[in-house]
Amino acid sequence: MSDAFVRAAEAAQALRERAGVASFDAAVVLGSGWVPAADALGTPSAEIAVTDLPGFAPPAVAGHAGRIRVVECGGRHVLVFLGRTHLYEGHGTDAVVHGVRTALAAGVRTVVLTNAAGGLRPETQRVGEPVLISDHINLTGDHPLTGATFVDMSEAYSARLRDLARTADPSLAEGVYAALRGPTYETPAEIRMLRTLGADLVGMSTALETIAARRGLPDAEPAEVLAFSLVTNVAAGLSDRHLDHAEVLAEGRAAAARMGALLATLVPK
Ligand SMILES: Nc1nc2[nH]c(I)nc2c(=O)[nH]1
Repeated sequence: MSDAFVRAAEAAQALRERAGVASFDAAVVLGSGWVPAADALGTPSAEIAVTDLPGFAPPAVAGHAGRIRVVECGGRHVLVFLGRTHLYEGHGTDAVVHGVRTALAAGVRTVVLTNAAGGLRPETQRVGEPVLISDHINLTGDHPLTGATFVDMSEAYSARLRDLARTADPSLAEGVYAALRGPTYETPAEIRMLRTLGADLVGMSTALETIAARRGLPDAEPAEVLAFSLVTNVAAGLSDRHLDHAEVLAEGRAAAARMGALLATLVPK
């Protein structure tokens, strides 16, 4: 078994012991600035800094380590990841997907990923709007898997869970998420390329985590994946405004409470 899978098993065991839970049912990964969404998922019975668990990368900002909340939501044991490791932090793809692999090793078979993203369709999207991810285009130039384990990605984002999401919120739009490495935002020419490629959203996370979830582990079945983007800015060149990361985070926080209500109805299913 690869070192990355061994580290995930070790982190899962440490998590089970710290949380006093033998097996978990679902994991929710929340992008930065999303604590209000986490609050809607329930009162945590435990909250663990990822730096206290094996295999997690150091925080991008000193003193702001990612945290994992253990909550019970609809009778299910749920891991809520506050923050994630991004590829642009330079720790490699295993670090980016370690949280998802740890969740799989801890028994999780439903993974909900959320992110903040740029919108490529200002003609139909509104900033502050959550969008259901229907598929992704991995343009990071990287990949978390090696070896001859071939993974079917024809339904990377669960049709069953997407139906449940649309039933819970019929106003939800859907879109294709383009994952780029970052840390730069795109040039206007790159945004025009992404629109031509059929992308509707652009961000710097999610796709590699989805790939890891759909591969599963040597001793864990693949997880179903549901993912949402929160459009927090119009992508470069599509409006006359420059990208300001502080504004972007403010939009995310404003809408996170609404997303929390949506997640709270979906996670128990
Ligand atoms: N690549 C990329 N990532 C993003 N994250 C957010 I929030 N907005 C963007 C964006 O416009 N481009």
